[in-house]
Amino acid sequence: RHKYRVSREFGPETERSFEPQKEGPSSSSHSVSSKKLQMVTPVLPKSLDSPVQPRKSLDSPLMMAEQVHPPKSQDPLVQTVASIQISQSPESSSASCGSGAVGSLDSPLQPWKSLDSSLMMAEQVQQPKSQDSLVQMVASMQLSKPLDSSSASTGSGAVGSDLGAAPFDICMGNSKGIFKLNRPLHEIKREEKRLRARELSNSAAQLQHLRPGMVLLKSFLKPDDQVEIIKLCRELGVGTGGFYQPAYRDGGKLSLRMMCLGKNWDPDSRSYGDTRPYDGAQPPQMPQELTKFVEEAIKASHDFLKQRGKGATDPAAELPLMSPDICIVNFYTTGGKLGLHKDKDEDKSSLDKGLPVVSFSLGDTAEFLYGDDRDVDKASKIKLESGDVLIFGGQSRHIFHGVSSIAPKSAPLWVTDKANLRPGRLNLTFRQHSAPRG
Ligand SMILES: O=C(O)CCC(=O)C(=O)O
Ligand SMILES: [Fe+2]
Repeated sequence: RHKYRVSREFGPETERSFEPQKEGPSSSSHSVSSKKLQMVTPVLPKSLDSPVQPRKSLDSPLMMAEQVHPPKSQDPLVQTVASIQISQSPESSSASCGSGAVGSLDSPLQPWKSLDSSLMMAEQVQQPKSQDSLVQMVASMQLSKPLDSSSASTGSGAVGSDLGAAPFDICMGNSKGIFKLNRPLHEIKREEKRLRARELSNSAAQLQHLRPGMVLLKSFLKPDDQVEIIKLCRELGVGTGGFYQPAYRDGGKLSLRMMCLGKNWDPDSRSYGDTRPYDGAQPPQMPQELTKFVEEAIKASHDFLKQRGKGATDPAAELPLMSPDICIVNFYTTGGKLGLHKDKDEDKSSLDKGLPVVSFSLGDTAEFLYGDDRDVDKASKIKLESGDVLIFGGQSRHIFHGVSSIAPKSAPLWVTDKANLRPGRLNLTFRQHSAPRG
């Protein structure tokens, strides 16, 4: 189906960009405009009137394939490692802080490759060559949590760079203070004051019409909602079907942790399925709480478009209604990136109708790129800060988009303090797999 490859970058190991796009440019004929209309809706839905304040930055897209350490089948020692890995699967529910599996997550930013013609540029793959490194692998597995073997039916094409690793916890441990940042009290107070001042002002939310079918709702998610969403993702993320680091058969890894809700989306085959090839796990169901936020966001966009068009146009014609049944949840560490790509693996009925993608950003700020071509230089850039909701559907459903960088330490303090989110960015993109008939 799709000829693109999502290259999502995570961690310092490798880099990937997308496969060459065999198809032509996006169906949207609108050129990317850097001009943004900023309007404040007079009548804001409840969740709009509390401003959130983030601070962040943006980036450009490339798929950075990390090095994977794929066990080489002909090596008996590696086979042993592989079989140990396969016999383990993530333990369910309430893991606290991920144990050893996350040590290098916040390591140095990766070199950012600019996509020339949209190839996935795999950098060197470091295969474990020495016995020492294998021993290290085994040792680190032994340190990880015991895993339930029920979902270990790894399909033949299963890929994933961390099969058998401890569940990835997007939140920092409460008990071990190792990840806890101790904010000076005066800093926290200052931020709270700023937040209160914002809440009092009327300019809480800004709705930006980026291009036909594309709307950015700044600070749409209230602080408490953000904390709720983070906690929900954290809980699901450490359970069965939770966060993992996807990889390709050829060894490239996505530079992020991913979890799917509703249906699994597999980056290697670029298709949806009921279970994921990585470990055979079924994705968690889509929580109702999330659906509610998505519907509110679309409704707010419609109100905004109506107001903008002075009621002359039907907002649903520009941005169709959507009832999400799938969600891809990505966690980017501060070195994370995602190459320019189109979201086009949903059912044709959904794509043809332009049912929108609704994207929530939480934690650190991302530089988000979008445009009609897979060309970083031509792409428009926006900042996606904690609480922002971006919607692209209708004529913009087929835009190229990606994340070029994550701004370190840009998350609002209350996100890190209240939700204990680990440094990095949580992103949820909601979609509807098939459009209803008629
Ligand atoms: O992280 C983002 O903002 C974009 C994610 C995305 O494009 C995807 O998951 O397909
Ligand atoms: Fe996408």
